[in-house]
Amino acid sequence: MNHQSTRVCLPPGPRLPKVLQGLGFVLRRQQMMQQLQRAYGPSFTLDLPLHGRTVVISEPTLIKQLFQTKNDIVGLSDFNLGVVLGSGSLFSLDGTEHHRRRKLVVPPLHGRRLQGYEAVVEEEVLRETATWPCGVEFASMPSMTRITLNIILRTVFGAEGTEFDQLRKLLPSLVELGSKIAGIPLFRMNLGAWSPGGRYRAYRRRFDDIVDSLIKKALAAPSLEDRQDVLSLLLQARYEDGKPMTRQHIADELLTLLAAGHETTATTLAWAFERIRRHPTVLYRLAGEAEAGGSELRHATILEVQRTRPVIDAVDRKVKAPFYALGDWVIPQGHTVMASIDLTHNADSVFPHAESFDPDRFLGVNPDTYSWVPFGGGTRRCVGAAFATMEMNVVLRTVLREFELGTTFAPPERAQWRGIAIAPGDDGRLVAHRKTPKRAIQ
Ligand code: HEM
Repeated sequence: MNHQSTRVCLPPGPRLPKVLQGLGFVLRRQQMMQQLQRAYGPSFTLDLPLHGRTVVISEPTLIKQLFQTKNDIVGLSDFNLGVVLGSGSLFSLDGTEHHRRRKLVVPPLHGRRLQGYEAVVEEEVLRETATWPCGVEFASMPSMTRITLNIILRTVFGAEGTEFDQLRKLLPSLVELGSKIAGIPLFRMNLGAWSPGGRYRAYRRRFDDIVDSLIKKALAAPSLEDRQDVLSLLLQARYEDGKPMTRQHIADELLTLLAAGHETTATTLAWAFERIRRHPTVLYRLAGEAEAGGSELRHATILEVQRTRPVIDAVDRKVKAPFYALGDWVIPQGHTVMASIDLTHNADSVFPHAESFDPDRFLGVNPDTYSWVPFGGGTRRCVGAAFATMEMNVVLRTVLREFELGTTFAPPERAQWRGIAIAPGDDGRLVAHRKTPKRAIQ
């Protein structure tokens, strides 16, 4: 593009002061974005504190172009979890470094490796559901959070015994505090032991010590090659130049996989229960399918839950080149481009009758890569997408096999932002009646 002759051309947007736009974005994000889409169309420009000028897009053609654009033109947004996860986290890396790291992290989370993790998922579901009250309504979210945390600790960290118990206690507080201070530079500063930044550093030191002890144990194991956990695979992985990942980078990456992977999956599962309880026919068919050993409708239901209730509602990129031509728009360097997952998934032009929860729309159909985007896309697409899908499938399969779930006429639970993910406001209330006798789990 000729820079001299380039004219900036941004989609229209509200003229409210930046602070007010920011307040709306933090407090009533979903409603604000939907109103702006109605007022300005599928693309509009916001001016937000910290993000700056932000072009929001929601048409699959533009999302496709964004996700296919080279990294030196649009890259990592400044506003990401990397600031609290460490310089060795995938969230902190861009360009060649990011590409090299993904080549090491993706294989342990894909393909046949995942089948090996299914038994762990089923075991954790049976252990947790053994405590479920029979026929009494309860919140599914805390239960799903315990399940997904244990799964990641066992399959990713390879933790057991003392380290497993220590991490189970430490990680929820560490991740919660990290997500709260990530967006506020002042809070991240170490202003003493009681300041948020100081407390985060203390948690992080404890985390690094535990990971250090896990690494020592894995390296001392008689057969590191036979271990299946992601930590052991990362210890053996080599970059193209033959170098291993440093211990600090391994610790950063494990924390990243946990922070990005456990709450998002737990929240999607809580939404799944929230949705299917309000759609008795779908629930009835799912239960029949699980008993008969099928999976097609369950798979379609997971896709539809993620379409109608995406737990991450947008992904950001920052313009690195002097100008970026995206469709008809010309966006200057330093601006943010935000692909709105929520607006795309809820557009009738993209998904007919988008409002309705209809898993049949995905029966036997693979969703389009640039219309169905709960895992983002392009070079930064979620590395845990296949892992999360396997997890959600096995959790739902096991619950549907073991329990009869109660339906409800209650209105839908409202979406509520919880720092990382957008969760059902009442934590996905559930009523379950056991169909089969409890199974003993060690
Ligand atoms: C339903 C569950 C999940 C959802 C909805 C989800 C969603 C996302 C989204 C939207 C992104 C940003 C993608 C982009 O910028 O284009 C992302 C990135 C990421 N996710 Fe997930 N995720 C889930 C589960 C997981 C799991 C289970 C793991 C790990 C085991 C994981 C690890 C990551 C990592 C490491 C990144 C950063 C990738 C990079 O920057 O290259 N996620 N995820």
